[in-house]
Amino acid sequence: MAATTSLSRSLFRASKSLHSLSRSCILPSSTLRASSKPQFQSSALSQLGVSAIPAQSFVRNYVTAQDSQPKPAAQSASGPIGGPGAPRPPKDDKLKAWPFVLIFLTGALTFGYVLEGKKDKPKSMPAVGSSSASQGLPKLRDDGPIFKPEDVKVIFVLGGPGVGKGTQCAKLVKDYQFVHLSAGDLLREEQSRAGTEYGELINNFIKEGKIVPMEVTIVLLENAMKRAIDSGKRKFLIDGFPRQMDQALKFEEVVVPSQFTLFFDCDEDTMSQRLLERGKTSGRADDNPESILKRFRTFKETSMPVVNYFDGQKKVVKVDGGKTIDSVYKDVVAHIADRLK
Ligand SMILES: Nc1ncnc2c1ncn2[C@@H]1O[C@H](COP(=O)(O)OP(=O)(O)OP(=O)(O)O)[C@@H](O)[C@H]1O
Ligand SMILES: O=c1ccn([C@@H]2O[C@H](COP(=O)(O)O)[C@@H](O)[C@H]2O)c(=O)[nH]1
Repeated sequence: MAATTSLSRSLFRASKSLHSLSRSCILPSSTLRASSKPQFQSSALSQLGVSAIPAQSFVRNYVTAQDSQPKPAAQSASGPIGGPGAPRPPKDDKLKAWPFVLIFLTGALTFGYVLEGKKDKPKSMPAVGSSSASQGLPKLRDDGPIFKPEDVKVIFVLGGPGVGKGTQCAKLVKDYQFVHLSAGDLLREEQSRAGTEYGELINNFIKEGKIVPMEVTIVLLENAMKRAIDSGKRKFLIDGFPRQMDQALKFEEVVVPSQFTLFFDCDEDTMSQRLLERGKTSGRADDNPESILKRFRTFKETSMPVVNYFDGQKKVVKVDGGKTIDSVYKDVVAHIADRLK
């Protein structure tokens, strides 16, 4: 709806511009050449996805074409032309021409607009920080998953804050050559990337233990997956994601359905101790008692429904995360060995 409104606004402005051009086209060519301003309003053009340059060159071509035409009688310097007996063009000839100019320009603009739309449009979602993502959140595609589950394997790794997801993923990467993508790490990286427009937003959500809007996280994940796939990888551990139902549904809809979810279970006291210990050196804005409480709450209220949802599809492998690092890992391998190849 908003896009339609903005397009109609652009068309209205462009038609105004066209109107003024068509008026200018019936001015003597010297008037056009003398003008330092393009005869199109470039803002209207850019909104249509057409730069001012083609418009200017159109004007230039039009002027050149005008110059190469036989001079109308009234403008010629020589001969009796223009004299009383000279043939005169009908008075309203120029006025008759402008609807054709208008039709031609509208066609050219529409063609340019379509071309422009196709030229640079990525087949995937826009990169976070790209100009196409500059208004609000990145827009997610809605044309089905970009990867096939036969080609790209995704295991979601979930569990409470500090349960040991990252620690276990690192071990699986070493032994089974997974690509480990931590949604939290990708968000922190984006937050500190120079020029990002999402830094403040991400920072606020993380500090409050809340879930960053899925548009940002899914784009970051998809971009990271594409980079890995380009270098020949196809097995992914997606750690700390999906944390909310909308993320789970959307990721499977537009990126790829997951194979299963590895879920680490543990009591809050144990997780809290681990996080406070980690907080002594991690430098993380959320490894403090206040944020930890908020993260626990978000986990129970928002992330557990995701685990339950996949459990309902018999796609959850649950492992006790309260044991030592090595015992947990042994359990992981025992539970999913047949699926790790
Ligand atoms: N089984 C374990 N026993 C004791 N300490 C552990 C165990 N697993 C991980 N840790 C330690 O607990 C801390 C948190 O672990 P880790 O970063 O892997 O958790 P996480 O689930 O990825 O956390 P977050 O959700 O906050 O990213 C780390 O300091 C890690 O070394
Ligand atoms: O999908 C996600 C994953 C994470 N977040 C935010 O990041 C922090 C930290 O995540 P860790 O996995 O513990 O590194 C988390 O509390 C959320 O605020 C997110 O929004 N979406």
